[in-house]
Amino acid sequence: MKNAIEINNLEFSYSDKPVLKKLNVSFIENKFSVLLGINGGGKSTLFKIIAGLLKGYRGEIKIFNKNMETISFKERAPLIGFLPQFHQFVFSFTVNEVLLTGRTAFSGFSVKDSDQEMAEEIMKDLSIYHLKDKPINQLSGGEQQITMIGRLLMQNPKILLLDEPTNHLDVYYQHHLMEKLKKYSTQGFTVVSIMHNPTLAFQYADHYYYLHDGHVHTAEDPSVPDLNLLEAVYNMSFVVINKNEKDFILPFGEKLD
Ligand SMILES: Nc1ncnc2c1ncn2[C@@H]1O[C@H](COP(=O)(O)OP(=O)(O)OP(=O)(O)O)[C@@H](O)[C@H]1O
Repeated sequence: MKNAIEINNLEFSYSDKPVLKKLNVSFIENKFSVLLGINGGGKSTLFKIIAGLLKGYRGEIKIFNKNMETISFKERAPLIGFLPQFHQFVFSFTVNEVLLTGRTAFSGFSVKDSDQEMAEEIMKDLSIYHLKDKPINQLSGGEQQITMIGRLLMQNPKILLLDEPTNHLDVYYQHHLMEKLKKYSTQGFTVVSIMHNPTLAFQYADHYYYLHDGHVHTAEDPSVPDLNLLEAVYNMSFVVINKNEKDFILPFGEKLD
């Protein structure tokens, strides 16, 4: 199994506040990996660094075994697509136009027939085709979120780096999207996603990582949910419920100390 992303001894501070402390982690190619952790733990900071949006870190980051510092801006687009936690829409582009902007790194500003065909396929796959001609700033939060994921797929990067992709989505769409992400990881994408819902994460992802106190922790086998780690990270108890021969991990709500 090859590493898509390998991070060694990563350190990062905002002013004098250390957030990432000699952090080590590797995310495996063509897997759906989830990063869990408490609010303010440093997950978005880690993703922004990997996406090349935050400088001033110490340590080593390799993307497909190539040092990130040697990867040019142009080389980055086909490698990493980043979905940030927050979106700002200044222009009232339609959903179709927003998706097409995902190709600008490749096609410039001229739209090819193949780009439009790709956009149509993605809109159908994500069930947003009916929104094709609607301005993005007139969509609901969930519809905007799915549109931005569609834009990322237009970029067609090897790694999808997603900061809370299920944000704003209703429960049906949360499961629908998780199924898609799982599918993408079997179709040549490496999916690495921050999530706040362990129950959902454990139903769909391949590998689990826990950011806690500036470090990323994993079970010896990252595909096995680690209840002890989970409880230590969130400082609360979890229970396992078995239904139809499947385990569901639910937060029990009881504080541990
Ligand atoms: N631009 C910034 N300047 C100063 N401090 C920041 C900045 N961005 C984040 N922080 C701080 O760094 C810490 C980590 O923030 P980060 O957004 O990475 O956490 P997170 O794990 O993604 O949180 P959440 O789950 O709430 O999104 C927090 O204490 C936050 O207040």
